[in-house]
Amino acid sequence: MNLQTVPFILLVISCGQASQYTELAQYVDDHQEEHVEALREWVAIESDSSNILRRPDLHRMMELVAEKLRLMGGTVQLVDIGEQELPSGQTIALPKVVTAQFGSDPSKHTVCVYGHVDVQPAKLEDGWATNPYNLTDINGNLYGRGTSDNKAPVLAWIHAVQAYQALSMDLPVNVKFLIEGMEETGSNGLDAMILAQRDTFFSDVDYIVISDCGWLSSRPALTYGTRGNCYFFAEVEGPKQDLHSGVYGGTVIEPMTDLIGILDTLISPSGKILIPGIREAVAPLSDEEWRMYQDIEFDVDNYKNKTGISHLMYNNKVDLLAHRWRYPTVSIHGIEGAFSDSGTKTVIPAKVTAKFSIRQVPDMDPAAVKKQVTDYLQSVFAKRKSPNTLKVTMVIGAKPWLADTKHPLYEAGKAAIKRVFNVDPDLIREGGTIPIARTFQDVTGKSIIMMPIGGFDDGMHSQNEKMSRYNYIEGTKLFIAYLNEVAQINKTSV
Ligand SMILES: C[C@H](N)C(=O)N[C@@H](Cc1c[nH]cn1)C(=O)O
Repeated sequence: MNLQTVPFILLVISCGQASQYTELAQYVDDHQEEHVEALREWVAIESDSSNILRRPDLHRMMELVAEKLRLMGGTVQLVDIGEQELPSGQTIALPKVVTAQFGSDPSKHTVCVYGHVDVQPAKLEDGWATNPYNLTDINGNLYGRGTSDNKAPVLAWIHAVQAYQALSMDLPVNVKFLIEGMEETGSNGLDAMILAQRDTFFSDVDYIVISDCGWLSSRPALTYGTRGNCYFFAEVEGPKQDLHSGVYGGTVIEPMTDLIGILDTLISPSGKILIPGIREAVAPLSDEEWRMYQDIEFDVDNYKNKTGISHLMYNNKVDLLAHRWRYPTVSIHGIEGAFSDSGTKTVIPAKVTAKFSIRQVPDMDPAAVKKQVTDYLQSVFAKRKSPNTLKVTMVIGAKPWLADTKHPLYEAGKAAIKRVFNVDPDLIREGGTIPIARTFQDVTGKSIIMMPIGGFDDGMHSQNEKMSRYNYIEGTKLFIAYLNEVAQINKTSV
C-alpha cells in the first residue's frame, strides 16, 4: 500500500465510524420511551436479595433478564449456582446467573459485561417520597429502588447491543453478558461459578466491563478501584426469652448493654479504627495518588449539602477522597432483635445481633481481618465478665480491586466519553464494593474496566434512589461508543 494513502484511509474509517455512531445515537433518542418502560418493568420487581421472602421475585427477575436477551437472539443460559445456607442452617436456592453471548467472530475482541439485578431493601415508610417499586419520573429523574444500582446500567448495555441489531449494523466486538442476583449480599455462589467456567464461558473473553457505580460529580468518570468489604454479625445471647425491664431490670446483665459496649470499642468518635492490626495493613498513600486526588474536581460544600451534614470528618478534598476510597472504615448498620418499632415497648431483648462492616483496601486481607475482629471483640467482651455469650461471624469477605489506568481499555473509555460528552473523564475510585471484581481479575486474568453511568447524587441504597433520563440515555450511547472504541484496540498490544 502506498504509505501516503494511509492517513486518507484512516480519515475515511473515522468519518464512517462517526456517522455510524450518529445513527446509533439517534436510534437511542428515538426509542427513549421504550427504554424507560423497560426500566419500569424491571423496577416493579422487588428483587431484594437480602430478604428470603422475596426470593421468588428474584428468581422471576433472572427469568425476565434471560427472556429479554433470548428475544434479542442471544445464546442464553440460566446457570444454577446452588444453594444458600441461612443462619438457621436451612438452605434456599440461589438465583440463577444469566449468561448470554452475541457474536463469536474470532477476529473480534470479546467483551463481557457484568451487572446485577438484585436490589437493597426499600419500603415506602423508610421515607421514600414515591413507591420504590413504581418507577416515577419527576423532572427527568426516574425514581425507584435499583434504578441506578444496577438495573438501568444493565439495561443500557442491553439497549446498546439492541441498537446495533435494530440498525442491522455488525457489533464491532463480540458481547457476552453475566448478570447475577446476589451482588448486594456479597455475590454468593458466583466465585465458584466463575472458577467452573474459566475455561469455557471466559475462555474467549478479552475484557470485562462493569457499570455498577457512579460519577463523582456531573463530569463523567472512569473507575479504577473499589474497596472490598468484610461484613460481620456479632450476636449476644442471654436470658432464654425477652424479659420485662421493670420486673427483671437491675438483676440481669442485658445482652443489648453488652453489645452496645463492645460495638463502641470498634471505632473512636473521630473515626480511628481501634481493632489492632487493621490500620497497620493499609498501604500508605503515595505521592502520585495524592497528586491525582489534588487534580480531581470535587466540591466539598456540595458534598456537605448533599449529605445534609454541617461538619465532615475532614475539610479538605484530598483527605475526603482518600477516606472515601482508599482507607478502611467501620460502619454499624443495625441490630437484629432490638426493639425498633415506634412506641415504647419496655422489653429486655434476650438475643441481639449487631451487623457491621469494614470496608477493605490494599493491602488488607479479609481472612486476617476476620481473625483480628473476632479476637478483639472476644477479648473486649471477656473483660466485661458477662454471663451472656458472644458469637462473631464474618458473612461477607470481599477483597478490594485496583486497575491499571494505563491499560488501553481506559484509553478507549476516555475516547468514548469524549465522543459522547465532549469532555475528559475524571479517573476515580469507588468507596463501595463490587464483591466479584477481584475474583474476575484473579481467576480469569482478564483486564477489567469500570465505566459508571450513575449520577453522583443517585442515592444508591438510600431513600429516593434515582437515575436521570440523561444519564440513562446518554449512558446507553456511551456504551455504544465504547464497544466501537474497544474494537480499535490492537489485539497484539495487550
Ligand atoms: C458499588 C455497588 N453498587 C454496591 O453498592 N455494592 C454493595 C455490595 C456489598 C458490599 N457488601 C455487601 N454488599 C456495597 O458496596 O455495599
